[in-house]
Amino acid sequence: MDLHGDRRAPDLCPPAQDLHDETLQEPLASFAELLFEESLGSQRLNHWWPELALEEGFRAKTLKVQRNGGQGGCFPCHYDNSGPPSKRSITCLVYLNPDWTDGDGGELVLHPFLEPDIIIAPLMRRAVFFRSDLILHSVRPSSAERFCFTLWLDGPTNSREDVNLTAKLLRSELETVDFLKRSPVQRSVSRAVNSELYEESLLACMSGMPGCDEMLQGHRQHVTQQLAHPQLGPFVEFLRSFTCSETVRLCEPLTADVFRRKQDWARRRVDFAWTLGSNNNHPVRSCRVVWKFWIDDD
Ligand SMILES: O=C(O)CCC(=O)C(=O)O
Ligand SMILES: [Fe+2]
Repeated sequence: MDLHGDRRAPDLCPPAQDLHDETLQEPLASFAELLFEESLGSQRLNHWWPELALEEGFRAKTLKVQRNGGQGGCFPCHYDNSGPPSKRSITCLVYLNPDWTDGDGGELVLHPFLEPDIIIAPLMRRAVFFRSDLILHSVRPSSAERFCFTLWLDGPTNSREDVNLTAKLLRSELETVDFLKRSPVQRSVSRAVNSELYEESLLACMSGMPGCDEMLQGHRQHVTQQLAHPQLGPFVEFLRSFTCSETVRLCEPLTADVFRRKQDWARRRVDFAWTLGSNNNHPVRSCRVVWKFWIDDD
């Protein structure tokens, strides 16, 4: 519940409650309802994108409500699914900040592998979906109180190919770059490829906090080791030549380039709004694609 670097949050936070524990479902009924609610759940996503093969039912779901007290709380770069034993497949974030304005910080930044960053303001009713094992992301320090609701859906992630960077992949070719953009195996080189990004976000979130120096040291050691490896080192350098400094900024709700998919969403008062990237037929499979929607006012 508390965010890294938020100095005031820990003593204000109630202890985490695990609603998979059935004895808690009655006293926390309204929250538990969300765990069983299927409108944003696996069934719906499986219906649209059967290739996701998400597990269904409340045991395959995790919910988190997060409060950031506004004293600089943030998240350094991470994948929500960084490898086994995690089963997280889809992350859904819903923001609950009616008064957020430019300058408050707390933006979510998506860092799709070797693609431009996407900066997303945590606007009220905005929701963001992405593949938990494909999208590196971070949250900028927030100087205003910030609420975020997270839903994680489990799926069949972390097969051997998702985890092991085999020697035959270490080819400095465009085809491999394209493959890594779409494969969770990118996680094994992400830290070295995005070394500065990790370091900057760690410093922004943790500077002066206990453990920061150790984390920084651990990060640098890992990167140095990979770069020194006779096959991996040159491969990482090759990938680094594709990193880009462009960003896409999403601070206002989109209107003009909205892609509406009314039939189903209208009934639920949810507007499917936008896709980014080239592979719109299979949005969830591609790390280039992020999609989001926000919910109508009443
Ligand atoms: O607060 C956010 O916007 C995202 C939080 C996050 O990345 C996480 O909980 O893993
Ligand atoms: Fe996350």
